[in-house]
Amino acid sequence: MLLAIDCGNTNTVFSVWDGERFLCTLRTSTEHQRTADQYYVWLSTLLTHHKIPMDINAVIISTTVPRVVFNLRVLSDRYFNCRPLVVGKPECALPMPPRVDEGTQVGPDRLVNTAGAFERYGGDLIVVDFGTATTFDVVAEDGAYVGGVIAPGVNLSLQALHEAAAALPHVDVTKPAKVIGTNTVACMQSGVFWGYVGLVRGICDQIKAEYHRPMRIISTGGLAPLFGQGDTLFDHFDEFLTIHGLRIIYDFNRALGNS
Ligand SMILES: Nc1ncnc2c1ncn2[C@@H]1O[C@H](COP(=O)(O)OP(=O)(O)O)[C@@H](O)[C@H]1O
Ligand SMILES: CC(C)(COP(=O)(O)O)[C@@H](O)C(=O)NCCC(=O)O
Ligand SMILES: [K+]
Repeated sequence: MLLAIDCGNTNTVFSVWDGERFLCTLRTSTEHQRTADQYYVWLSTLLTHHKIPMDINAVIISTTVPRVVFNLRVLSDRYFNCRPLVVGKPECALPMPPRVDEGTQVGPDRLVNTAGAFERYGGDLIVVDFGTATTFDVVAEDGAYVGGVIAPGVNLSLQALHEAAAALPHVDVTKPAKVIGTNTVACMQSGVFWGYVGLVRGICDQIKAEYHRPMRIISTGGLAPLFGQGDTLFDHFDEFLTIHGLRIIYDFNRALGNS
């Protein structure tokens, strides 16, 4: 079985693929200090809880935090007796190489989203991933990542308001019923939520104008559901896009004999 690990700046998702489907998806906070032994205790406890056998014999990792790779490599080696494929490393091939400025290190999560989205939806896409940062990935007709946009994440924006202004509390993001807030918390939530709706719509419109071809918009990431309910921002919401992309890249490398 394949263990797919998607490590973002805030959360790390582990998912087990049995050759036909993902059996479970487990989430933990991203901490680069966490050791292989700690990962294993957590993982084996939850897999036992879900009655999933521990017969993992392949691992693929995508991470936006380079420092976590060491301990995840040890986890794969010590407990699953395999060498993991790490997206972005030379030994991990991509179905289609990105077309960006020379020397640019594209976030592995964005390359994985691109591969997953192209396989599911075809080309000419904008993938919007609401993680720590909100990223917009442009997927060309042939499935190549050809650039995009990086905007501050939703929670980062709320946190920045709280940290910079003495009178503003820490608040959680929600969709406010009205735009005009009648208390401080409602005003902050309105600013961030409706500000974000405008940001997403504006950026997607401008990308489409620059791209000169019809495009579809796919949303994913922890906070995507907040923006995907009952409005017209996205053509599809795909909660498991990154995990799906990891599986696609793993299969591609296996077919090449890389894993
Ligand atoms: N179900 C949820 N409800 C509310 N906030 C969430 C949920 N899932 C994730 N988040 C928050 O959304 C943000 C992005 O999460 P995530 O997609 O896991 O980010 P990353 O991939 O960068 O680690 C984080 O601030 C996280 O705390
Ligand atoms: C933009 C990101 C920080 C997003 O990370 P995330 O929100 O998923 O934790 C990550 O994709 C990254 O570090 N990218 C490197 C620069 C680039 O993609 O161009
Ligand atoms: K992201």
